[in-house]
Amino acid sequence: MLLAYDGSQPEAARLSAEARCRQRSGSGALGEDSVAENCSPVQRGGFRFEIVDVCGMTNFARLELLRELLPPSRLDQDAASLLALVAAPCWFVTADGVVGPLLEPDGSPGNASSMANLDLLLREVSYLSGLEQLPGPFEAARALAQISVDECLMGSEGCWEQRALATSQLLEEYGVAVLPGFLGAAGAAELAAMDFGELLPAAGLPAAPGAGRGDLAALPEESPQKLLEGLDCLVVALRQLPSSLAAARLRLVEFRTCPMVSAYEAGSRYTWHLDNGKRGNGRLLTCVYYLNPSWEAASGGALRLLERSRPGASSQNRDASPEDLPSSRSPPVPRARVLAEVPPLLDTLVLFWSDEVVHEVLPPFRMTRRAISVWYLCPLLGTQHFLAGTSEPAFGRSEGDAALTVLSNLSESESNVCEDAVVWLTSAAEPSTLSWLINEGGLIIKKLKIP
Ligand SMILES: O=C(O)CCC(=O)C(=O)O
Ligand SMILES: [Fe+2]
Repeated sequence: MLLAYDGSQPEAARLSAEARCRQRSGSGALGEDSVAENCSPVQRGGFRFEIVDVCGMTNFARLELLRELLPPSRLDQDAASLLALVAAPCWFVTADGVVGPLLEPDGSPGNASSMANLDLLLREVSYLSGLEQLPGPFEAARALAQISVDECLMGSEGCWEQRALATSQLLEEYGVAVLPGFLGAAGAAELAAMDFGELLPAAGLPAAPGAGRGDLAALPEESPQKLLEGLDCLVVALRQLPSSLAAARLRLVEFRTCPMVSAYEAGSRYTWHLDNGKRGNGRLLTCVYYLNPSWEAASGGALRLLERSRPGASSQNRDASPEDLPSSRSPPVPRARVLAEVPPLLDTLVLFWSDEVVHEVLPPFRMTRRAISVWYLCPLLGTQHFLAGTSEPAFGRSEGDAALTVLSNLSESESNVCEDAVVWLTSAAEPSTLSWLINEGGLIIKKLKIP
């Protein structure tokens, strides 16, 4: 979420944090309960900002205060972000006028007396200061249309090849593809009605990525079979496309993660991150399928996707991973541009490259936002999910067959760069098939001297 001055109130934007604190607590112009209780100017990592505790203020008074801090254009345009900000008990306000919610490291709303979250706050401030947003609802709709597979292609039966072609073009151009109406009404209704059992704070799940997430999640006992079948069909069709970058990247994919169900309650969010920033957990292709009937833009909760940095450009979105937090001496994160914001509407599938596309989940307003996420795994991108036991074979294969297929498709140089994965795959493959591999000259097996 970003609510920033657009320059139309330069005199207000230039007020120092202290001056604004003094002004606000001194004047009481907004009435008794509208005076922010606690403002503490903070200087860190080249940023100066103040923390504003609005906990004791009514929503109306918070809105009044925002009206003071933000230009009218932002107040009109970004209703969902505004409402989520109103709901947060603490804000940060930078000297140049960026206003955002203060969060704890787990993504939950922060409180002004806790300084433990200063690094997260600093990261958030740098990110928000460098973020170039879509200018308005019209551009947002156009941006979404640009990265979406045509709904006509999604409607008809048996057209995986055409869908895959469109998906592959979008993945190549943007690193992202949005497929509305992925399963059709019946399949979607079936998934939306599934009971996935108890969900727990996601930060406790094995191999949970990055910090700054406030969702509840689970790896459910009952598998969303319809979705997995659809995803596997799409990935198979992608891999069969001639001279497609997606096909090339998916060549060694035989496993995916166990499906994860997530719920973001009103006000919770997942701050910006890459799903495989360090290329250690094996995730290659992120697939998120939404379960929320009749979701509107005003309900918040969009998946915000950032543009990939162009080769040679100095702005490096991919380096802006939360796993590489800026130290207090490092320069602010360079400008990043919003590619699109996807409302989490039932039956919408979003695909993107896990190691390339920075994204964040914006807080939903009032409603709970549900989704199922699956990541297709490539052994060249890490072993974490294989070792943690949170992977499963794709395409209806057995684990042994899937492992054997990966081993047989690995070139010698590839096997050299993923020895840990080769060890795991070798242990997962059937011993009889391994001796076949040796007999047929399977380089990898010989190289690792596995009997
Ligand atoms: O639910 C979404 O839209 C994305 C969630 C996400 O980014 C993640 O779980 O890594
Ligand atoms: Fe993610």
